[in-house]
Amino acid sequence: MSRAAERLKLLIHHLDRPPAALSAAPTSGQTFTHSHSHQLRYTFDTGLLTPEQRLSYEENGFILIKNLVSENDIDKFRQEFERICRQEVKVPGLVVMRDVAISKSEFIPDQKAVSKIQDFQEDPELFQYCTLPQILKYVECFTGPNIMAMHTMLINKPPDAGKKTSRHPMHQDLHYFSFRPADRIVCAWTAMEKVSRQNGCLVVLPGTHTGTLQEHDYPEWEGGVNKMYHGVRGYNPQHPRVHLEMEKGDTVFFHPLLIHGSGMNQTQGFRKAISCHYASADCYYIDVKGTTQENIEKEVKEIANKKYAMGDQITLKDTWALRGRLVQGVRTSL
Ligand SMILES: CCCCCCCCCCCCCCCCC(=O)SCCNC(=O)CCNC(=O)[C@H](O)C(C)(C)COP(=O)(O)OP(=O)(O)OC[C@H]1O[C@@H](n2cnc3c(N)ncnc32)[C@H](O)[C@@H]1OP(=O)(O)O
Ligand SMILES: Nc1ncnc2c1ncn2[C@@H]1O[C@H](COP(=O)(O)OP(=O)(O)OP(=O)(O)O)[C@@H](O)[C@H]1O
Ligand SMILES: O=C(O)CCC(=O)C(=O)O
Ligand SMILES: [Fe+2]
Ligand SMILES: [Mg+2]
Repeated sequence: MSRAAERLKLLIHHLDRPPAALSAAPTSGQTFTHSHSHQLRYTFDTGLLTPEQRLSYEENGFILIKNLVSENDIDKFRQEFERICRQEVKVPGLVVMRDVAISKSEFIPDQKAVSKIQDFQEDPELFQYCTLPQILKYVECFTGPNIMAMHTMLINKPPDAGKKTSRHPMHQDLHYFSFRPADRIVCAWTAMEKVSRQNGCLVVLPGTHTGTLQEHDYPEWEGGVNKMYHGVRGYNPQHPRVHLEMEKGDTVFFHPLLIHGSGMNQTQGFRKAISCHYASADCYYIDVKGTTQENIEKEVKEIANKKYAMGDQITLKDTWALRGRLVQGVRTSL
């Protein structure tokens, strides 16, 4: 068993005991009642998750499901990604990112230049990932029945060029989102091949989803940081970390407040993963003016402007409303 799997087993075992909040000493004058149902704020009972799985997500903010996506589907996604890199297909709205360490080098029309593609909602082949029934069944446990696919990515983490720029700093995805409530948002992230500590697997801080949205900014990394790779300012480095080592097809679902990142890719291969952020269509947009999210709104506006000449009127909210796609139920609000 891998170290990550052992750690997960320990965590699940730990959940046999009441969650920390329940075992805390009652404050003076209060009677302490033991109520499990009252405790489940992050998940719905659709008959899919076992009580252990629900408790695990409630307490840790993520759940790993092994072998959820077939090899055949993943191979199709990989082939489409390669076609996009070779510029054989053109996808409207797609954002292509190259690692900052190689962005100034000569253009190579190959996957070697591409570290991430975002917003593939107009690519029918890749968007199939977001509509896979076995994924949506899990998503529904967190969002409820009306489901929007809000953000799509295929991450092709390159071999580190020697400057550690292949790392993704510790962050909360909610920093990028201008819709709420956070508890009705979930990310599905599927390994397209074996991901390990060597090639830069996800690293999560279990339980941090119960906190609030932290201030994010560029980390002070000597070798440079990729565009928009903001990190949590001053998270507790002592907090226990879990490395999510996964096999091809394994899928992790995680809460948008869960602090996570990924380590550097110390192999010669490109570590691939595909992901989608889902939200309940019943969520509502917020104005991020005057919040810690102003800095990311500014950057997204600049990119949207450059890409679509949108003018200054565009807000973070508009960029999300344009990209979101209904995948189940009714488009009620988003
Ligand atoms: C309908 C509106 C849509 C608007 C789209 C907005 C984008 C979406 C953002 C939403 C984020 C949600 C994410 C949630 C999950 C968390 C994350 O994933 S965080 C990290 C996300 N990263 C990004 O979103 C980066 C998006 N990438 C880009 O926008 C582009 O790839 C780019 C970095 C702007 C570069 O694109 P492009 O302009 O086509 O590239 P060049 O012409 O080659 O370079 C221009 C300029 O930029 C420098 N550069 C290139 N790559 C990088 C890089 N990785 N990091 C930093 N800088 C980079 C390059 O060197 C050039 O610089 P110069 O000084 O002008 O020469
Ligand atoms: N100086 C830093 N500031 C913020 N985040 C960091 C820093 N260094 C690493 N990280 C982040 O911490 C996480 C783990 O990084 P790291 O590369 O150290 O892990 P690892 O290689 O998986 O672990 P180890 O080196 O212990 O085997 C990643 O998300 C990475 O981006
Ligand atoms: O695949 C990875 O390295 C993690 C990326 C990530 O967390 C993100 O883009 O939000
Ligand atoms: Fe993330
Ligand atoms: Mg390391």
